[in-house]
Amino acid sequence: MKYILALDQGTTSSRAILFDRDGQIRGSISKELTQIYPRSGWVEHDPVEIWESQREVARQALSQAGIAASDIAAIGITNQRETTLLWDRATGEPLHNAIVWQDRRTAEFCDRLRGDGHAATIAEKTGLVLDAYFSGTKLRWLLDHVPSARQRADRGELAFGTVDSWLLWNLSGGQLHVTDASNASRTMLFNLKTLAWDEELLGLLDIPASVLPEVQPSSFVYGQSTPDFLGKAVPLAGCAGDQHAALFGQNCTQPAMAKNTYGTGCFVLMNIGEEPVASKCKLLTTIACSGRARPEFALEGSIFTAGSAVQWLRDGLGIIASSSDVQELAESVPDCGDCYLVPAFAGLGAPHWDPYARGIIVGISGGTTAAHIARATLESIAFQVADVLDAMSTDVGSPVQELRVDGGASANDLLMQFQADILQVPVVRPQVIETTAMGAAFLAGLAVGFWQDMNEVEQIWQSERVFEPVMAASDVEQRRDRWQQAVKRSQGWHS
Ligand SMILES: Nc1ncnc2c1ncn2[C@@H]1O[C@H](COP(=O)(O)OP(=O)(O)O)[C@@H](O)[C@H]1O
Ligand SMILES: O=P(O)(O)OC[C@H](O)CO
Repeated sequence: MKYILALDQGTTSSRAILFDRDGQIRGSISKELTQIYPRSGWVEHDPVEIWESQREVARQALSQAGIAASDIAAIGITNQRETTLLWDRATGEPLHNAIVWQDRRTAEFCDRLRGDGHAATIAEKTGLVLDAYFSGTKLRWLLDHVPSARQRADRGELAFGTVDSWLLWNLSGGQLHVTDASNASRTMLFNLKTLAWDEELLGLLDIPASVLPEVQPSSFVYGQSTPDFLGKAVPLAGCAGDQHAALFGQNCTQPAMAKNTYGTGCFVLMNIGEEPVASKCKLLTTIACSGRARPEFALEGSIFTAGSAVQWLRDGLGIIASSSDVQELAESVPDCGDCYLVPAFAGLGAPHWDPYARGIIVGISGGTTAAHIARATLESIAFQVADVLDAMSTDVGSPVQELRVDGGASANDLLMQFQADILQVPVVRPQVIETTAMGAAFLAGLAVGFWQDMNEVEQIWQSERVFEPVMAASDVEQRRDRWQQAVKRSQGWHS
């Protein structure tokens, strides 16, 4: 068998990518996913659309490449994390739209938990900062607000899952109710030390254990897809949250190696080895996939708005026709004209964790143009990443040596150069920037022996371009200082 099929269910799209043994992409299809905004700060997805779009792109990827199911050695899944679903075990019907990771509806409940002194316990057990971002409070909201959900959950009739579980359930025709440790680690219900669901946290959030999926390693044969999915049963052999998959796909398997994925948000992860060391700088401790039964750990800085700010330039302001046009517009001015945009559209994530921050543009003068705003938007992405990497360097006691990059917006050379300048370290872009899907493919391929071991997969990763810093240190300091002033002005706006 010649290929691994990676299913990458992201926030804005469902993708299917075929990898051959050399890690080359042999087929790729993507379909945009509808974003549902029922109220300010709420974000939902239609679970049926998630599944059907993923099924459609998988089938199309095979037919476009002229590949049969019998050529596929295994399927690897990777997904937007934290997004929370609840469905009926008997019928497979969702009880509600999926509540997306960006959704802030449980922010006040999180404030109450914080006020009652639970933040430290949650951080110690889960490695997470108490925030509406994670699945636990979203699941509680569903149980409390969907009519009769709690009674049905107590009777064992309901299944909770993140997007990976939902896909595995559907791919297996309802046979599998399972997740992997990386996705479990984002629920705020999973204990990083015992690597199991935590009874005390289930009690605190009033979540019945009956709704929870089984937790398995990320590189593991979970089961088989139903024959009708691709025409023949295929092993479901890899599963990881998209950022964990990207860290693995970037070969950041040694301590201190870091990557950033520039997608809807930005997610900076640094491998920290075998111990789940706690952050002192409001970063998350999370799972790093290892290709073995026992996971390793990573520090993570989650930035909620990055590429989606570029989408806002396109859809909200209408100053570009497509996301990739932002580079040309931004390059048409030599600098940002002292204009700073803080894209706190959904609050600020790491290292600020302010759900009440909102977006601002400061420094507008009569001479400010759409080009300055486009440039400030790109720069805001790099400034946010630099804030997170500063926190990481403080936590591990040494500065990062290089940053590996991937995700849709890493194609933007202006952004990558500015990132290297602001960080003052090289930014390394690999030949395959679909690193998330590649990580999922590696996990699945290792589980079924398509690739024999880590040495084999490590040979596959190749650098495409290294962006070296060229900006003077004094300029970096001045620019970052202005950025920090802008961030302060964005905070605590929404009440
Ligand atoms: N050339 C580009 N410059 C800047 N941003 C871009 C560019 N191409 C895509 N993007 C942004 O990257 C995001 C898409 O990246 P992707 O990795 O597909 O995201 P996700 O996995 O979060 O759905 C979009 O938000 C888009 O606006
Ligand atoms: O869909 P992405 O690639 O923006 O990733 C979303 C993250 O997993 C959210 O934590």
